[in-house]
Amino acid sequence: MMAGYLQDAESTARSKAVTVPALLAMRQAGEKIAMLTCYDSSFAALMDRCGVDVLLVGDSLGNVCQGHSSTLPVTLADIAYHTACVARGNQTALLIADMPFGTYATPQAAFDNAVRLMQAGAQMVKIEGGEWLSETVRFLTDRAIPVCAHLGLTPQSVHQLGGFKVQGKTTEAADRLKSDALSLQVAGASMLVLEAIPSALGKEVTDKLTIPTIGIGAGPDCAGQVLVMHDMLGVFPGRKARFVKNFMEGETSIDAAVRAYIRAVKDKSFPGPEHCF
Ligand SMILES: Nc1nc(=O)c2c([nH]1)NC[C@@H]1CN(c3ccc(C(=O)N[C@@H](CCC(=O)O)C(=O)O)cc3)CN21
Ligand SMILES: CC(C)C(=O)C(=O)O
Ligand SMILES: [Mg+2]
Repeated sequence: MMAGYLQDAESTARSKAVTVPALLAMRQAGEKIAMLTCYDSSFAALMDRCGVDVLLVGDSLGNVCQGHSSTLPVTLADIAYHTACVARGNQTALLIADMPFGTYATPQAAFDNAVRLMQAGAQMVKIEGGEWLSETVRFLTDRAIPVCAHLGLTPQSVHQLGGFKVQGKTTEAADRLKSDALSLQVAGASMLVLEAIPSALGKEVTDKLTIPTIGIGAGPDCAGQVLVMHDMLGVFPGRKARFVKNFMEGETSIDAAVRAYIRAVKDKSFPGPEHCF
């Protein structure tokens, strides 16, 4: 619920909450889905008021809030805390929480941990990985927990990937990613994040699936786009990935920058070729 003192804020708010079926309908209607990461109540209220469709409590909070160089140190308690904060500021955006590294190794562990995030206010959980997660996706969705899958550059696997590198570049890797995506959809995933893959592969995966695909460095043909809030506001001091655009440039408020991001996603002017692989 929204705190009383926030209710007077200028609002162009949606009258209806964004739901899982509504996101599917947006994909079918060809309306691009605008998603941003969010970590606290004030930014949640701002983003929701601006019309962001989906808020993600990303484990990128390990980098942008905690100052770590990877997402591996982030705990379930960290994500549960930030999810509860975001839930209090949000009214109508769909709220997704990342499951941290090591918290979904088995279907039962994934369920127990996802329950904590749903009780903190998440409406969907996100997990990184391919076909090996199919059983987990089925286990969660059978128990009323919507799942977003995440393929391509999966930052929790940084030590296996050997760095934050573009994925799916060889024919074998691209074929593997496409079959992983289909397995996850068949297992019941409601959405799929695609990170740092060639644009052509982003389009192929999107065309192959019926669920919405959300790209971050996956080209302009995904059903939606996501960026880390600190990247799109130009406040993250670390290395800037190719897919990042600073939407504060040319704007004079955070509100205007968030609106510019949503507009650019909806009118398909973001991502441009300079943000793609
Ligand atoms: N602030 C922030 N933004 C993010 O997007 C993000 C995080 N943190 N933390 C977790 C992961 C890490 N991510 C990253 C980090 C670096 C690159 C990067 O520098 N990629 C190179 C690709 C190099 C290649 O060509 O293979 C690039 O040029 O974009 C990509 C994703 C995405 N996630
Ligand atoms: C960048 C998005 C997709 C993410 O997983 C995160 O912010 O943790
Ligand atoms: Mg993440």
